[in-house]
Amino acid sequence: MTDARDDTADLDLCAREPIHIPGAIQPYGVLLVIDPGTLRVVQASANAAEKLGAPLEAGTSLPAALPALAEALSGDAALEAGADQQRIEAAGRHWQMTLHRSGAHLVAEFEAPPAAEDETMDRLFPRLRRFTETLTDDGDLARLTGHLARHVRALTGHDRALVYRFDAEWNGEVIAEDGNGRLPSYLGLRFPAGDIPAQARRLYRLSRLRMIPDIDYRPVPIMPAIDPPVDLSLATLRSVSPVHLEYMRNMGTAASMSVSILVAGELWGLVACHSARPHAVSLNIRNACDFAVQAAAARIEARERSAGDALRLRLGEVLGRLLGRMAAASDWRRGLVEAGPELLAQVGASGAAIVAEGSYHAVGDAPEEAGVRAIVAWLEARGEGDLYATPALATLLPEAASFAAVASGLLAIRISELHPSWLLWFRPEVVRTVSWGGDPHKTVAEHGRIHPRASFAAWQEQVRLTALPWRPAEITAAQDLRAAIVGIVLRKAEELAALTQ
Ligand SMILES: CCC1=C(C)C2=CC3=N/C(=C\c4[nH]c(/C=C5\NC(=O)C(C)=C5CC)c(C)c4CCC(=O)O)C(CCC(=O)O)=C3CCN2C1=O
Repeated sequence: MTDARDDTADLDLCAREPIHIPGAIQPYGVLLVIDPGTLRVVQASANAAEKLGAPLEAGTSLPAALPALAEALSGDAALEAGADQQRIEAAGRHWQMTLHRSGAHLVAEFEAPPAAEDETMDRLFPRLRRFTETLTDDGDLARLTGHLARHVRALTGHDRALVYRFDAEWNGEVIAEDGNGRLPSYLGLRFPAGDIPAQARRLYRLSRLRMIPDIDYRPVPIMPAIDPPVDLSLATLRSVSPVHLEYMRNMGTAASMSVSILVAGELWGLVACHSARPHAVSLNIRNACDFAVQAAAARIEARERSAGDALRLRLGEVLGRLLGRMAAASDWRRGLVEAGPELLAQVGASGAAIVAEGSYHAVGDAPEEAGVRAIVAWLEARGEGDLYATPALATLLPEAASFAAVASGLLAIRISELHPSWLLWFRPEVVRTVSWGGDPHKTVAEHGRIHPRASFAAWQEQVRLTALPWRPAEITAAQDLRAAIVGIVLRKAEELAALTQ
């Protein structure tokens, strides 16, 4: 029975799928789990013995079965095992071996080296150098990510390469794309957070590169099963969640490769490549793509840092002028109200209100006093801390819909510990139309399992009751002003106490 649900509660089910311990690999390579102390096999993928030309049951001694591998593993670098890559000989042929540690074990993955000579690193290097030279342009983000999509697709030969950027809620938008027309364009489309659930995002921060050469692969079990199972988070060959394979089938893609874009250590986005037919990419080309993506990520990080620095500098100057106005005024509230435009500029707001038990001041575009006091009562009832921010107040406080035009965004700081006294900033509703890749609210439950939506055709949604989001630097500026106000209130209280002694 299929029922298309509109709730997303089932998506939590997705986020609980243990994708890091599938107990199987994709068949484009071989995997061994090794005890680094004894150099004995703990587990082997079911295709290992045949591919590597040696018996590899659990307990097999590698020095006896695969002397070249044992030799490679005895090197310090290997046992230190970051992700170490070496070429070794086995079964009369060369293999590219990638090593990493997983708990107490060493995991060794083997792939056949590329046949094509133009995929050697010395042939790839000039292309990488030319790409990194384009990063020095003072181009905008669209130009930089457009370069990146074109360069990665030229390296991998997929039908489409796109740059996918996460927003604060982990929804994502396709901000750049390069394709040969075989697959539909997704440029400008948004996809819901549930399409890449939290445990997948966590994994993609740890393991930057993933490849699925053919979604119709038959998983190769890793034998014998052990408890606890070996964590394959860092294994390139890790078998992929069946729900994602179904997602790709629904998307009309038979192969994929994705590279995480890490900015300041966080998952900023992905470069995702797709092909309509099975398509594999050699380890050398994958390494070249990873290098290019991280070079672009470093450029993005530098751009974001300098933009943040400029905003923090500007907001710091505004704060300085505000403090001067408060210090010069007989009452700091009066000083803030008289500094009107500066008060709004402090966080990029269009209105503000200062509310205490006996007083009320409004600046710019703010709701009526009753509406503001309803917000304060709601903040107090929620037991909010010293600062609260939301871009969509009415989705949390329904009565705020009546003044969403001026106050959809709320940034509030508590300015007294003794009684309900708040400084609130407001931002107006920004009505916008978002194009999703398919209806983001639809998940399909069948036989108790969640299935990805079947359509990714552009699906328009009008977003209401929402303002532009508060940026980290604006939140920090609000905190800085709060600290200054609390300091002034404290000093005035001490002066008053001294006078009355
Ligand atoms: C067009 C923009 C775009 C999107 C939105 C997208 C989605 C995407 N989902 C990925 C992974 C997963 N999605 C899911 C789950 C879901 N996807 C859904 O649509 C739904 C409803 C679920 C929960 C059931 C899971 C479990 C995984 C982990 C798979 C694994 O690595 O084992 C992955 C990562 C898989 C990979 O990197 O190979 C992607 C990247 C591909 N991709 C895109 O190019």
